[in-house]
Amino acid sequence: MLSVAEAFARVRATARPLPSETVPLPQAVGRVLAATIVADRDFPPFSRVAMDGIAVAHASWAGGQTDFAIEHTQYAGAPAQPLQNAHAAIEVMTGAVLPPGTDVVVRYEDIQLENSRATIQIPPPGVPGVNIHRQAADRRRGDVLLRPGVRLGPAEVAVAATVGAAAITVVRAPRVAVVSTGDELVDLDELPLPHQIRRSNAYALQALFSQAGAQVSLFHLNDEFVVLRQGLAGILDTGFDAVVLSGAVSKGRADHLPGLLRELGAVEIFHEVNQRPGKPMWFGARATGPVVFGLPGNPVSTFLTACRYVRPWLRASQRPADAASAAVEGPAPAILTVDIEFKPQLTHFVPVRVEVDATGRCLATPLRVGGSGDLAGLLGATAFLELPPEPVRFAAGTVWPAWVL
Ligand SMILES: Nc1nc2c(c(=O)[nH]1)N[C@H]1C(S)=C(S)[C@@H](COP(=O)(O)OP(=O)(O)OC[C@H]3O[C@@H](n4cnc5c(N)ncnc54)[C@H](O)[C@@H]3O)O[C@H]1N2
Ligand code: MOO
Repeated sequence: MLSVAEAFARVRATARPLPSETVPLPQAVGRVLAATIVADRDFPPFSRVAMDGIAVAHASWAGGQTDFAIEHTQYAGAPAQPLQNAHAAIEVMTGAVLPPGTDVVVRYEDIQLENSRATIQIPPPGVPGVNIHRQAADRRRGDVLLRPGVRLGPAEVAVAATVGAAAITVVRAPRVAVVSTGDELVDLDELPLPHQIRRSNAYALQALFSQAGAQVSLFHLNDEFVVLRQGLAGILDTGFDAVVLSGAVSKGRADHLPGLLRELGAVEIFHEVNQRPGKPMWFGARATGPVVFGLPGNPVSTFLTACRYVRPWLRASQRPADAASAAVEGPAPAILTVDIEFKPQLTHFVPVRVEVDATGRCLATPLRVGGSGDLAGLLGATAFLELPPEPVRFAAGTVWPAWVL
């Protein structure tokens, strides 16, 4: 049976960079940048007063002068008004342009002000420049600030705003259809009969993929073959980048999907992976159309296989072709805190809570999950460990790859 690494490599190989689009900056948060953002001015663009107080010539103060007549006040937002007399001072406000002729700012806390005169009450610093945010101290005009491939978080939005990027070129969000299947499933606004359950997987997948930058549409199809075929054919033709199905991929009499998908022109790339949970997973693609993930329906299986395969695929397809690095985010090493025994020769995905101890080590403690149907068992999980088919015993203190949930 296919290993997890081989299955993932086959999934990864189908991810193509999506085209870009231009959106207003406020809508760009969470999206992946597809352009280079360059500083249009120095950062800061002028020498900026960093404290409220007075600005003087350092040479005068260092020469022994402590008493200064105030010429005028320089407010933030006003054009710079230079110092006329090198032995005078200008009152300055944080954010103002540093008046030419001055090169040091003394805080209100360190002076006494009376009748338009200031007496400085602290000794002069050895060098000028104190309490001044010098022009170009942080970045120079023309410097590259953001490169293609960066996911735009609040800090990136601030930098884009400061260079006036009112509209910003980002990778188009992957369009994903999440399709739940099964006659036992009802939607949230319906009251389940005793033999029914609510379709939680669809909402788990929608949440996961939205967080990964996708635009998600939800569908539900019943198990009846004709309904399933018609519904699925329509979804496959609707222009989605990925179709993610949960359920009906195993060996049950109503598990029609693998056969039907083939019939509808989705070529099987694999069916079954050497893993638990999630062994019955199906993956395929249409020559001109979406990739199709058939995730096993048990909720923990659906969740973990979505994290292990679909989410990295979404991230890879949002990486611009000219992105600085071709790497896809991978797992981080974590230390197992208890002994685990797992006999089947399968890769074992183990939901864990990862905590950082006082020395900075990442400690992974397995949660009590009562099998792949126990979706409430995932509450409190922050990651899952990927334990290889061998050995049978995994000792406390050993280090394993952890995928963040
Ligand atoms: N004879 C065998 N039976 C099973 C095997 C096997 O190898 N041989 N594999 C088992 C494993 S492992 C899994 S996982 C499940 C996967 O089966 P399916 O993908 O066909 O999923 P279903 O049978 O449709 O559903 C399984 C389970 O999950 C519930 N479910 C499905 N969709 C949702 C949803 N959207 N929200 C909430 N819950 C959902 C469904 O009601 C079932 O209880 O097969 C084993 N059987
Ligand atoms: O693999 Mo199933 O996904 O164990 O429950």
